[in-house]
Amino acid sequence: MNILDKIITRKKEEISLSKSQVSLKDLKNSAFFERKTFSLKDTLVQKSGIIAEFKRKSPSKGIINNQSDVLEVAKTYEKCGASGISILTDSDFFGGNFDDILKIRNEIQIPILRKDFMIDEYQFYEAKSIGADVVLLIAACLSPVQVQEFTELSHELGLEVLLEIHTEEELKCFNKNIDLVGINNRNLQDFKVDLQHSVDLKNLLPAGTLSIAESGIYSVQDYQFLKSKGFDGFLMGEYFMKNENPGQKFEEFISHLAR
Ligand SMILES: O=P(O)(O)OC[C@@H](O)[C@@H](O)c1c[nH]c2ccccc12
Repeated sequence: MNILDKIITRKKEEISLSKSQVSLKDLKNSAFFERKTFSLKDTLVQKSGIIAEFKRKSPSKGIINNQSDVLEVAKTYEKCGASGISILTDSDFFGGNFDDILKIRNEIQIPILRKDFMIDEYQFYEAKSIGADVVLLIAACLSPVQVQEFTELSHELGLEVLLEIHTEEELKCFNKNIDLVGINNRNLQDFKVDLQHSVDLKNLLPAGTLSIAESGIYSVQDYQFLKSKGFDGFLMGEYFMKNENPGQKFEEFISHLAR
């Protein structure tokens, strides 16, 4: 079984457990459910364009950072100009949890992307209830109809949608209601990173689509290359997280761009 199938199999078990413990009604009664969300479409153009990620581990890299404090890192990301913060909420494979979002929600004023494997309507209510603003839809694990339906539900809940694609084939999941398209530079099957592949794919998107280059951006040069090719946003995790102080690494990175 490939890694994505493994993750999805586990995710299905997790979701049915969550459903048995927390009802939809409970989710709707949560403190954050009625809050007005922040728009990543707005902050992407107003700020640096970088969506900085908090990620403890991953299937491709193993442990990345086990000691940093999510609140400290999130505050520094915000202070230094991040357009948004991506928080992995998958625990088994990425070491994340809902508390990471709950802890920072009231402390920062930029959008939070709930980064997880979204395959069931329930998870969108969950995302809203913990204070997320944006959800990730991964085309590799969804049908075009699911993407359409999940996008509608997200919008009803006031969440924006980032659709992640990696192949030309997955473009069939795109629809005009999608808020942002992320092109993953990393192949989720073999973890290879190829920036040019993403540039080629970006050129197939309808003009005016907000595009985000995701993963494997490891230097100012990588960033500048992708920016010069017209990407509007940049999702970066490991480059910051593999340091003892991810916030400081982000601050340094931003200061290099300003020069
Ligand atoms: O740590 P990196 O290489 O900078 O990548 C960040 C982000 O793009 C990556 O975590 C990611 C992109 N798409 C995903 C889907 C699921 C889990 C994780 C991801």
